[in-house]
Amino acid sequence: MSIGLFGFGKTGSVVANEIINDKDCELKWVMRESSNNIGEFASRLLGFDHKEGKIYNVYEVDFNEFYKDNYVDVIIDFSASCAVNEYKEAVKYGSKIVSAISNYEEENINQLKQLSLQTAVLYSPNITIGINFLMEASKLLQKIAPNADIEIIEEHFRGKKDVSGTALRIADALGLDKEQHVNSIRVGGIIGKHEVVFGLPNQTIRIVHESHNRAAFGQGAIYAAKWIMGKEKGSYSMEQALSLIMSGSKDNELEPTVLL
Ligand SMILES: NC(=O)c1ccc[n+]([C@@H]2O[C@H](COP(=O)([O-])OP(=O)(O)OC[C@H]3O[C@@H](n4cnc5c(N)ncnc54)[C@H](O)[C@@H]3O)[C@@H](O)[C@H]2O)c1
Ligand SMILES: O=C(O)C1=N[C@H](C(=O)O)CCC1
Repeated sequence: MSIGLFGFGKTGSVVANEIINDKDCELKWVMRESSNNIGEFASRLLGFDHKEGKIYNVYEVDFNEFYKDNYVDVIIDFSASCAVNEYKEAVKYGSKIVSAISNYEEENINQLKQLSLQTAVLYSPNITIGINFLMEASKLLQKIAPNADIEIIEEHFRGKKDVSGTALRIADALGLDKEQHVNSIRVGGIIGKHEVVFGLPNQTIRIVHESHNRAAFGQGAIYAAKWIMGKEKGSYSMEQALSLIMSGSKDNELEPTVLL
């Protein structure tokens, strides 16, 4: 499977490493906004011996022409909300899209939805496998204990400006007011932690998911990319990509490496 990657920052560079390490994937190119390392290969920067993942600058590429010669099976996006404008031409050639942008501007999410009329698009504000388990477990617990007080706590690195898209999605799934029940903490270098607290009169239940390494996002994105390869045009979620696994069917177990 050939992959084009948007974003080579804190997360994109770790995702690139995971893609290069995956025997079923080839990282064809990387698109970034900054002017660092343009023309170099992501593989070399990450310590591999071979050349894979040539780095391009978004401002130097003519996107009307680029995809003719640089087709990829799947584009994975860990860059910014507006980047959707830069790959709308790619879907004309059949590329599928996995977007991991955590918080979309309304205009851009509408553009992404438009693309799903032409190709398969999977969008997830938190593409780790584990957070989807937290989401399902929380919905189940809410059903069992409908009178519990519920609060969502999200913790991220100091520089993260936006409220966690994942926390907002959990609030939605549990029917909670986002303004009232999402609590944000920004300290140090926390990569991503989400906790759902269920308060009962004499006891508390907490469901916690924490990403210890950004490789968790890469593994989730690769899982999503492999899954979407078999899909027709349309809009998909990570919950859908994991539904067979979450059904508990023995035939659909995750490869152990995905959760390591
Ligand atoms: N869904 C998830 O699980 C998940 C996990 C981690 C990060 N994210 C999201 O991924 C995005 C990037 O996060 P980060 O921490 O790596 O940020 P970062 O600032 O470290 O890196 C952003 C990268 O995107 C590039 N970029 C910016 N605008 C671009 C554009 N228009 N076209 C192409 N490249 C562009 C920058 O050059 C940089 O390489 C954010 O939206 C973040 O919330 C999502
Ligand atoms: O910006 C990040 O880094 C992350 N954002 C997500 C969110 O906003 O929910 C979660 C994963 C990391």
